[in-house]
Amino acid sequence: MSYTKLELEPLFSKIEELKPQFITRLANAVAIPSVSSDEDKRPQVVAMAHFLQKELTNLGFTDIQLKDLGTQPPPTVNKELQLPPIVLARHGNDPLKKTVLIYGHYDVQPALLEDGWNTEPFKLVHNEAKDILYGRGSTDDKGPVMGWLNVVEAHNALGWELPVNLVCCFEGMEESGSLGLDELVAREAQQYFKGVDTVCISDNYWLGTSKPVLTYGLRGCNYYQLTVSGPGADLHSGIFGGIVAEPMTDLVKVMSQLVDSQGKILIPGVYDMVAPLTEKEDGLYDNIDFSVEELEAACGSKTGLHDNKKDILKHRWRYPSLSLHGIEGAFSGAGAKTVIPAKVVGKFSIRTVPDIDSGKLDKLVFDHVNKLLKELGSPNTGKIELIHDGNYWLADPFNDLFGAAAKATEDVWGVKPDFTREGGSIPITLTFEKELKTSVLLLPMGRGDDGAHSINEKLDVLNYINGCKTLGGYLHYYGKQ
Ligand SMILES: C[C@H](N)C(=O)N[C@@H](Cc1c[nH]cn1)C(=O)O
Ligand SMILES: [Zn+2]
Ligand SMILES: [Zn+2]
Repeated sequence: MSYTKLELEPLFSKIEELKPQFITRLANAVAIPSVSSDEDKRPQVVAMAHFLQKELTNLGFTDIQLKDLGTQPPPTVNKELQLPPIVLARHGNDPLKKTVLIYGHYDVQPALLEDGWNTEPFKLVHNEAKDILYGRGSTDDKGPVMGWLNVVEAHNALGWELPVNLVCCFEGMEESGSLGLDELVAREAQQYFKGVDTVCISDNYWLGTSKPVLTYGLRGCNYYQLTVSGPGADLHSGIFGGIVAEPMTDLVKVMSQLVDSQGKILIPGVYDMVAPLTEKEDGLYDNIDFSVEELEAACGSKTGLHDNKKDILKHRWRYPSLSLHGIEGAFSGAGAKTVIPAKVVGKFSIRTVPDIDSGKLDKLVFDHVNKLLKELGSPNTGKIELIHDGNYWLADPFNDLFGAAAKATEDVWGVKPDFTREGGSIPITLTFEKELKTSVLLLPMGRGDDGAHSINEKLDVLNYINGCKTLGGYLHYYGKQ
């Protein structure tokens, strides 16, 4: 039995009708600053788990559990820091229906008004002229997570049964390496997740601003910190400048030898692990709808390293990159403070691709950094550590999941989606595939210019509402296959 768009029309109309309630639900979620990387904000991350628990209860989910993951492994400042719980819930348990596990994350990236936001980041602002919702987490990933709840609310309002059984797995540490989740998925594979037929993740974005996509690949991410310490306390540069070895000088010297200004990684051996480009793969990039101008608009500058579509896509999707993120402990305020920081921690990450081995990569990074530190001949102490890592993922999109999602997308948007890969990372994707022995589909809601992780993060109302329709339509098409 298969659906037609006509049969889904009542669902789509109900979703339209419930738009104000759905915006309120997202506003309530955005108002909780659930920043997982900030140890002081951990209570708010937990508050977000409780918010979800309440919403799920009201919507009729059952067997709702907040799974404790214990304390966060080092490096942390607070040695007793508890990881936020994994929120599990079910909707339906009909053996005649397929079971779809939906994964999303309820934590967000940090955001401060003074970073350059036009509006308060943790207040969802609806710009009615543009019909855009601004706020941290609007697109990454609170919008899509609320989207799944909205789909259930629309079914309840229609008095419709869901076409599949749903199992929810919502985590609060995705932006910080999904700590503890791999182990939980392995533990629950034959328990809570038993009988799951497939996994659907809505936590990435279209490539551009107008054409929907379905995603079959992600890069991985290995995140490192390099600590350089010297003096016992921050010092006056007039009194100690020139007579002590400065940690910042050593750190900057080492960090400058990790990547060059053309984006080439300078750590020997990394590119040797990258799978060679085949002629077949090279041809795939020709047919993708992509505009260099849109990309420049999304990044707010013309400072790109590549000037043509194919090179840009390859460097975003199938080659590794190394980014320098920041220096903890360094003076970063306005004005001119004449301080010599006593201890500085440089943060950098490498986006990984097939066939980079994560453990081998760590060794290459550690060897390179330790060699550079030694060459400095500095009396300061340097220590390189991995903060977290997460696997890349690459799937074959020619299966029934992608087929169902493509039909739903075409119904809602009136256009066939492109099949794309993603430069970002969702560390748990490969784990679901391996532990549950199922295929995974990535079904994005937001656009390529949404500014995830950046200032003024947004979600167009059209994407929020049509995104809910697409998620709902996907469940129907998949459920009836
Ligand atoms: C694509 C997803 N929405 C996302 O933003 N993922 C993060 C995950 C991550 C990995 N290490 C740290 N965070 C990302 O790609 O940065
Ligand atoms: Zn995300
Ligand atoms: Zn993110």
